[in-house]
This record gives sequence, C-alpha cells and structure tokens, in this order.
Amino acid sequence: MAATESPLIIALDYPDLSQALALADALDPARCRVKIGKELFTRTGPAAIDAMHQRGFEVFLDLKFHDIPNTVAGAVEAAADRGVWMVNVHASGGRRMMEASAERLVKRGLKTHLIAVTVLTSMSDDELHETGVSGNALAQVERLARLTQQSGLDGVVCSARESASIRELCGGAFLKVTPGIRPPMADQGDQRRVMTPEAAMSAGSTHLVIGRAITRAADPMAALADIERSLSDRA
Ligand SMILES: O=c1ccn([C@@H]2O[C@H](COP(=O)(O)O)[C@@H](O)[C@H]2O)c(=O)[nH]1
Repeated sequence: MAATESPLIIALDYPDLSQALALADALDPARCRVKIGKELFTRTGPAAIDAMHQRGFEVFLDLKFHDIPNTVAGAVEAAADRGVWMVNVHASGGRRMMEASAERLVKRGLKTHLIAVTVLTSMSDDELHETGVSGNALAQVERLARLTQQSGLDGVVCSARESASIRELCGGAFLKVTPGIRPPMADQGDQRRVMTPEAAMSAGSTHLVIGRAITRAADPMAALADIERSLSDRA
C-alpha cells in the first residue's frame, strides 16, 4: 500500500459496500485516503476495510471508541491488527483509557496512528453547554487536546477553527484531523464548526475529512478536483 502525501480523507458514509466501492473505484489511492465510519462498518463489518486495502487505500477507521480502558484498548488493537492506517477514540473517555490504548499499540509494535475526538464538529457552544461543559468549544478542545497528547496519542479530531490554537499548544507534528470541511457556498448540513479546505490548511489542519461535499456532489470527481485545485492555488 503506497502512502499518499495528500491531506485529503474521503468519508465513505454509505449504506452499503457497493456504493462505497463505486466511489473508491473512481478515486486514486495516490491522491487521497478513505474513511470508514459507523454506518458502513455496521453494515459490512471488516469487509469494507479489506476491500479498500485491496484497492491500495490507507484507511482511517472512524469508530470513535468510548468505553472502559480494557475494552477500548482491545478494540484499538483489533483495528490495528486489521492493518488500518488510523483509528480513533473519544478523548472524553479519559487519560487511563487513552494511555491503555496507546500502550497496547506500542507493546505490540503496531504502527497505526491513534487519535482522539475532542468536541464533535456538529456541536455549537450552546449544545456543548447543554451537556454540562461550561466553557466554549475552543476551550474544551484545547483541554482535551492537551490530555490526548499527555496520554501518548498522535493527534486529535477537532474542527479546523481550532487547528491554529492546537498547533500552538501541541506543536506542528501533533495531528489535527478536521471534519466539518465545506467548500465555499456548500450546504453546512448538520455541521456547526465548519471551514473551507483552503482556510483549514492555512489554519494548520494536517488532514481534511470530506464527506458529503464529494459523495453527494452531482459529479464527485469534479468536486474532488475543485478541492485539490483550491489547495494547490493556495500553495
Ligand atoms: O467531530 C467529528 C468527527 C467525525 N466526523 C465525521 O466526519 C465526516 C464528515 O462528513 P461530512 O459529510 O463532510 O460532514 C462524517 O463521516 C462524520 O462522521 C465529523 O463530522 N465530526
């Protein structure tokens, strides 16, 4: 499997494998990675991962594990044994959960990147307050990013609006994987903390997760090409 230099990760949020494969077969693993999330994985199980690997893609398995330390460490190990490039947990699961997961990968010599979700990009400050968090999203993302780094993980999932702060706080090598990416004029949908691809890269995101802006476009490959062009114009 060839590693790509591209920051783009395409979210394959489909209800069946055939739709995911139809897009994957049009994509080039040298130009992007793919993300398998809860919907596709719950429908297909590991078959989706294996199918993407057979096509040469590096896979981000986005199952956002959140459970007791022993359970999450076992799930992370199982994902890494499947050969995925990246897997994630919820940072709000706490230090012991994240440490147990990171230590399990080190103990087994598994190279899968382990990152933690801070505050979902669909959440506004008001929605966050409803869950009992008193500060705003930025303050909570910063708190959880610091905890994630101290726990030995490789980076976080955050919105691109927080990337510059997290770069400042945790350094450039710490991964900032940012969903909530919307090209100019694109429908925001259920996302609340969004940014354009160019602005996200300028803010310090290391990877951009893009789903519906490509998968629901009338011409997904043209939508991808537009995004790539916007990023190369910026460089
Ligand atoms: O905070 C988060 C964490 C994960 N996601 C996932 O990213 C994609 C985004 O899809 P779009 O269609 O581009 O909005 C999706 O798979 C989410 O599960 C996120 O959006 N926010």
